[in-house]
Amino acid sequence: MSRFWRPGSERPQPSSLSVLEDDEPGFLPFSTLASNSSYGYGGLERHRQRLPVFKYRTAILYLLETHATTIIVGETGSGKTTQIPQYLKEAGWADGGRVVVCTQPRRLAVQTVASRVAEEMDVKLGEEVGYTIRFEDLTKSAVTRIKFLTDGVLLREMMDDPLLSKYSVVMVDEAHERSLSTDMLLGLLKKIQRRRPELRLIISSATIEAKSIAAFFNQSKKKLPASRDFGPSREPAILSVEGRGYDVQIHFLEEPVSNYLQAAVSTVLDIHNQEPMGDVLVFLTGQDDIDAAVQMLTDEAQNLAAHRSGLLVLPLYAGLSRAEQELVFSPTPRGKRKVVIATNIAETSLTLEGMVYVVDSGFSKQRFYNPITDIESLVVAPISKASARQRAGRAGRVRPGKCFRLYTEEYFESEMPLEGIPEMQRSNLVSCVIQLKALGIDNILGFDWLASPSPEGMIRALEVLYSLGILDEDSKLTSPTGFQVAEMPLDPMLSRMIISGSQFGCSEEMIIIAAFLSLQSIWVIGRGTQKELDEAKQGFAVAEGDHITYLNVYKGFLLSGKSSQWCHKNLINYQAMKKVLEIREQLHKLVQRLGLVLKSCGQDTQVVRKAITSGFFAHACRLESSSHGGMYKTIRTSQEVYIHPSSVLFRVTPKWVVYHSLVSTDCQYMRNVIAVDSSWFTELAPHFFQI
Ligand SMILES: Nc1ncnc2c1ncn2[C@@H]1O[C@H](COP(=O)(O)OP(=O)(O)OP(=O)(O)O)[C@@H](O)[C@H]1O
Repeated sequence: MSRFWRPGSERPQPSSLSVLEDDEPGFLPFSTLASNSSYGYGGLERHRQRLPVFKYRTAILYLLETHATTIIVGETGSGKTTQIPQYLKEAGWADGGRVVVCTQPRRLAVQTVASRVAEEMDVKLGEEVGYTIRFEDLTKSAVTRIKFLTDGVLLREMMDDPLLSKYSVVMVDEAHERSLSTDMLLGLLKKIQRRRPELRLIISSATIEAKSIAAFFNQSKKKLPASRDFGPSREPAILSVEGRGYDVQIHFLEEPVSNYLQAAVSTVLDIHNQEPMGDVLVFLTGQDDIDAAVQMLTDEAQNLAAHRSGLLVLPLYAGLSRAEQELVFSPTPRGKRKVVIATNIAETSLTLEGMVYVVDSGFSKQRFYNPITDIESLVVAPISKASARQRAGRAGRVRPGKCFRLYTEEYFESEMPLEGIPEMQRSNLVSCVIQLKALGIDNILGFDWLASPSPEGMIRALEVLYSLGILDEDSKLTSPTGFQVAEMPLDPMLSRMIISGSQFGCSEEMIIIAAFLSLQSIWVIGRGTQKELDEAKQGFAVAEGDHITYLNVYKGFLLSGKSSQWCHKNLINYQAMKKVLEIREQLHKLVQRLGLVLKSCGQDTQVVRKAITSGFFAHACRLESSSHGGMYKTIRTSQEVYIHPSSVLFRVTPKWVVYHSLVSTDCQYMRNVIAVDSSWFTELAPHFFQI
């Protein structure tokens, strides 16, 4: 491999773990000793004390007492996420019914980190340590003292409790990701701190620009009352945690490659042939190239002599079922080498125990919204240095590791941007606007943003919300519709569709459809051939479109007695169907709580499509040409779009359609499409469509 690779000049940081002796005496401030893991009796406790962050325990607790905001920067794997919440609890920050809360940008990280902390504390997950992600709450309000959640869920919690009064400390982890929710959260937390000086804030990451975050928290638009000057310092403290888990050797390519997918597959095979045992984590961009790489490696493994193969290749992306994701975390069978091929959902906070090697393609799929065309696309784009360091940091967590970067060191040093563009500046802002409005922030452009959103994006969002009847002419939430939409943890268009369903007598159907649309796919991809999958779909497909097809799948599933065999036979993902049931149940309760009418329309598919149109009229398209799955143009901006081959309408091409979302590859594809009648547009949204 040395012919192909050049070691990076970046010096590995001194390894804190290797300088401590196994039996080095440590400060043991609490008595829980874990005996339930491979670390052996007391092993987890010793492991905790060897993490770099442990030396900073006293400093962290001191800074928290004396500063309203503390920014903690420490290498990946140094123990920020799993240890700091435990230190806070041990120091009493979760006494008296208070809760320490830690946010993550991704659901998978929330789940895995919470379960690790529960294991370290030797408690049952969901009791003293719990987590909440959208549609899943594993906490008990009277018992849970450390809670992990996504930043989006914490924003939602603010609607019921604007000052987050039950939390003593909010730790915003992986803040470098600059997700839309993280940015909103930081602005709102700054506001809350003015009203609740006792609230403490920790902002942490391995790769954050601490000074600019500190400057943001330091500047105040309003002068604070004099009486508050006796509290903790308003000036944020910055703490740098030195040292990392284990060394990670970085290798760069000597020459750039044109096909990162092929290069990733060859690198895995080289590692398998030449490097000592240890699992491999490969970062690619999305389901398509991950499935292709899994296939290529599985074929290669079959070509190798059976005794030499030993490769266990697994995909990891957001659309997989819980069971499929769990496979990735289960121990690697003896004599095997696990190869996990992941999107950037594995980029931050995750520890996969056997991982020794990381292969970084240098790309990820990123969301880019164009407010002029109103099209949001997922585009394959180069990652930032911050992401590259996070990816490398997935190795070296439980033993030394190596990271193979599929790009040159020159590119890394001189062309790769330091940080990514904040999501705020490249996303559709509809949900963000509605959430801020619901929190009483009327002057959204004047909000204290960490990075200002574009005025065009903001105007477009206000326009869409106005057209959906969610905002009034004064740009305030309408009552009751606007407030109801804000309460729903869904895209506002889906929420609007459910509210219309309640008015049209088909809210039961709308809830089921919303549950299906909240998942990436319910079909089992990769087991049968594409032809088998198409045939399975045809069993449920109708010319009215995908949403009605989902209703048929749902009915079939109930008729089968919610049978997993039935799912297997029809190439339907059983775990996904269980999730549909769960989400439906939660939306059902929510709709009841909001006082909306719950009613089914039976077989009347027209009323169902009308209710969908009343939420999604802005996604109306007209057929321009029937060739190649039908070329359509959006009514709004005359963009060329096509029906996605996965849609049941791919070969039907009705004259008028409404789509749920667009994906862009070589062109813009509509996913989840229904056939509609053009007269509905003026009937349902006369303010939006001129005849
Ligand atoms: N699920 C797990 N299984 C085994 N070890 C784990 C697990 N989770 C954490 N660890 C151990 O604890 C260490 C600290 O992990 P932690 O997530 O707290 O670090 P971090 O500083 O937050 O890293 P990052 O910035 O990458 O999120 C890891 O390096 C690893 O040694």
